[in-house]
Amino acid sequence: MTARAQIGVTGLAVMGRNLARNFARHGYTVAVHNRSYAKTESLIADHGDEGDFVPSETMADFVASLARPRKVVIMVKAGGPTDAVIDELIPLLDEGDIVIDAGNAHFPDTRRREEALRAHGLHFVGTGVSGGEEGALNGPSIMPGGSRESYEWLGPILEDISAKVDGVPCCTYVGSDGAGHFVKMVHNGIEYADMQLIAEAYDLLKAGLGASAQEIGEIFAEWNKGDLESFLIEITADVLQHVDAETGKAFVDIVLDRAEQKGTGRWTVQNALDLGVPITGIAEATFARALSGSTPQREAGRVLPAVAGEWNVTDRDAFIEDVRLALYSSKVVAYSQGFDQIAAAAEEFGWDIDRGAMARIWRGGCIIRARFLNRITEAYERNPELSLLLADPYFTEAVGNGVAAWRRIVSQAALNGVPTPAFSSSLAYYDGVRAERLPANVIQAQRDFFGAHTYQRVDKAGVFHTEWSGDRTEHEA
Ligand SMILES: NC(=O)C1=CN([C@@H]2O[C@H](COP(=O)(O)OP(=O)(O)OC[C@H]3O[C@@H](n4cnc5c(N)ncnc54)[C@H](OP(=O)(O)O)[C@@H]3O)[C@@H](O)[C@H]2O)C=CC1
Ligand SMILES: O=C(CO)[C@H](O)[C@H](O)COP(=O)(O)O
Repeated sequence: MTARAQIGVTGLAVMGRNLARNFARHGYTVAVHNRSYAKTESLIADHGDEGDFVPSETMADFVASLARPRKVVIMVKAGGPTDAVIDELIPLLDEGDIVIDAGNAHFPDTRRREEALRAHGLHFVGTGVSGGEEGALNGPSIMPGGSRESYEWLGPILEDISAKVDGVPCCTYVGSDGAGHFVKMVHNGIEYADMQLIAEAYDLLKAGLGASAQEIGEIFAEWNKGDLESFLIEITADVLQHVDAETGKAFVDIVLDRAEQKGTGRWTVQNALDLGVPITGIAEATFARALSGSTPQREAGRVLPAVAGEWNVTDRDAFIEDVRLALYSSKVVAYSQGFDQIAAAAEEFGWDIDRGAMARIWRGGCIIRARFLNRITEAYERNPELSLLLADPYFTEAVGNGVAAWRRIVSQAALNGVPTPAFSSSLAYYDGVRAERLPANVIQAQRDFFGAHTYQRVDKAGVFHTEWSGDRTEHEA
């Protein structure tokens, strides 16, 4: 076996197969392998003419077909299957070889694997890949972590096959060990928030205007020509206008209202709780999926009284514009919170993550690609240390222009009994973060009362406790 392949892909389901084709179409010689050989055979039978593939039935032959330093992309199910493949690879590799896990791994697993492979003299690159199967084939957004040295070898190839926006690759080095998978996890959390916000906008237009899916699809298609232009708005417009062939009804009207999840949104929220970062939009979006699947509770909840009377919007165009502005503002909050989480994790794990660069590589290829990511990149270019995206002058003005509409929509939704967890929590965050004074003073007083947990004062330095059950004197703790 001649070791001539420049890169290898093991795991040839939808993602791995298309990534391998993408490498081949860019002129790389690609070694391909899958646990069950049938997928390898079908890749070669269907697409072997697209480039130079080197198929192998065994992992040993696959590794032997790769030129040194070997670059092996693992694209299998996250968790145990990824560990199984790594364990099979380790004895076959040599010092300096690079193992790339491009699946949706949980970042603590990536940190653990990176440390273990480093001990064997191997580079381990946990990389986020977004864009689904179409992106994998035609150019995904790629978020590689691991050592900088490995990026010297790998970066040019990954940048080559990534999506390009204005000629700029949607791939850059993110940071050491698990940084790449962390950023992909937050990307998916923002994806959850974005999807929930769009779903709430749909629900509001349906409830407020009695609009059909087709009409709402047309509204979304119109929105996609402005500031809200994004992949998710575009596909939602398409999905809403799709008709079910069997019933002739709008497709969304026959789809069960129970949203599933594979886990990346949940991981994002769990990590935010650990870091103490309020990512309320993402959390509400994740819980909204959970509520949609809470069948016994939803069945029991049907007895709860509904709002009396019909929601009667009088000015259709003004209402649509209000929903658009509320959606835009809520979306900025979701991104602002996601970038806060990235900053907090960078601090916690010692990653040097350039948030502007993350926004730049999300402009194309990925599920959350959107026109306004250009504005986020610019905001972090203006101030790389920006502590609140909402406080960047561009976003302060853009969200400020929509805040009255946002308030109208959230209050009307509440008055008419339409659940808008992501719209409402985003507005509550906006009001919370801009408040001169929050009611946390009352919480601190309560904590000191029942548990002697102490408090600080606004008028002097120090930590204090009041003798609540005694003479109520205060002393420094
Ligand atoms: N689908 C998507 O849109 C996206 C997926 N991802 C991530 O990419 C990765 C691949 O996703 P996808 O292409 O959808 O495929 P799946 O997640 O469905 O995984 C199927 C692949 O995993 C292999 N596999 C499963 N168990 C083992 C094992 N124990 N040992 C070796 N191989 C195993 C299968 O081999 P076999 O054929 O032999 O069963 C097959 O090649 C996942 O981590 C996923 O989370 C990332 C972005 C988008
Ligand atoms: O990573 C992705 C895109 O970026 C996947 O599409 C993701 O798996 C979707 O997540 P979920 O199934 O939880 O909605």
